Amino acid sequence: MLHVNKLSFSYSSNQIISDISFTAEKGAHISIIGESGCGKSTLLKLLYGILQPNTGTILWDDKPVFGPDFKLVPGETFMKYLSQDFDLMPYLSVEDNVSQFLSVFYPKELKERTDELLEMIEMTAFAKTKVKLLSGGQQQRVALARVLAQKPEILLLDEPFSHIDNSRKNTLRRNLFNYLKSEKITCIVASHDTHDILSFADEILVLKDQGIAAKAKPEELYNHPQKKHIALLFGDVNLIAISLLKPYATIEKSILVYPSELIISENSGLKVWVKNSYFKGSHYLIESKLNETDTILFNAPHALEAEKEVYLNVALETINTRIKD
Ligand SMILES: Nc1ncnc2c1ncn2[C@@H]1O[C@H](COP(=O)(O)OP(=O)(O)OP(=O)(O)O)[C@@H](O)[C@H]1O
Repeated sequence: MLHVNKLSFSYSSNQIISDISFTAEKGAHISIIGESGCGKSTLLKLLYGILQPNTGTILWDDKPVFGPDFKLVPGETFMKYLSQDFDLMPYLSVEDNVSQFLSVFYPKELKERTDELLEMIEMTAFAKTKVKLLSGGQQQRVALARVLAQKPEILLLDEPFSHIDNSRKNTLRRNLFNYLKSEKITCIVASHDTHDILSFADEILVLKDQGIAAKAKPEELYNHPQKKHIALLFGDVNLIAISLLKPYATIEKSILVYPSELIISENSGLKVWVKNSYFKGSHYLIESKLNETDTILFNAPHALEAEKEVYLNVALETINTRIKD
């Protein structure tokens, strides 16, 4: 189990992390999210021991992680870190990069393990290709296999699919995270990608203002986001006064409503005027105006004509859930 206890860190006088504590069970998948610059990469570097905390401790079971003030070469054998620069050997082939840390005394295992990892990252066809000839996305996949070959107990990933195109990303994401689960490898992933986060994380940790703004299961965080800045990490969201949705309500409160939760109605509900329709593949995102200043975003199965008057409703169940938040 990973124990992070009262961790604080600053770059010179710029405090990035203050008094952060959390734990991660063996085999757990924790996603770290937050606005750009909130300190996600910094936290991963602290966990790996590349940066020296000002205060606080990091323990994996009972083994401490030492920062650079106490260790000449940063990094622990039980932990691997995949940063945004991939740390590959450009003049070696893909398979040599992956197998570099495997024992040559067991050639059969070395070949089997290398083949298995190349298959997972869908790079078998490139086994003999020199890494320097690969695209950025292909190099990122090789870097993933390379850290996995070292059989870490805990894996720290910083934006692991940032260079990989959508067609590959989905399969790779499933292959990788299912593999980590089956091998009981704990992973801590810094990511902006809501698909990584919602489908695979056991828990999401939201960083804001140097601390942890929330730590919860994906369903809990998505359905009960508490704050608009948290909901916004999953995409667009509206903040709507309940009195506008249900004129008979006496409660003076606004609730967060995702565009997918607004239902178009024929003639009753929140009246808005369509401004723009944006094609999203499975639906259109409609930008509309509630009045001069307030914008409401909702989904529709097809594009709507500009200036068209539309009525919107929210299911009572959604309103009741959000009121309690
Ligand atoms: N080496 C450094 N020296 C000084 N300040 C730094 C250094 N690295 C990062 N910072 C600052 O620390 C803050 C946190 O950076 P960090 O890269 O951890 O954020 P992040 O949440 O990972 O951002 P992003 O989502 O954009 O990758 C930022 O304000 C950044 O400018």
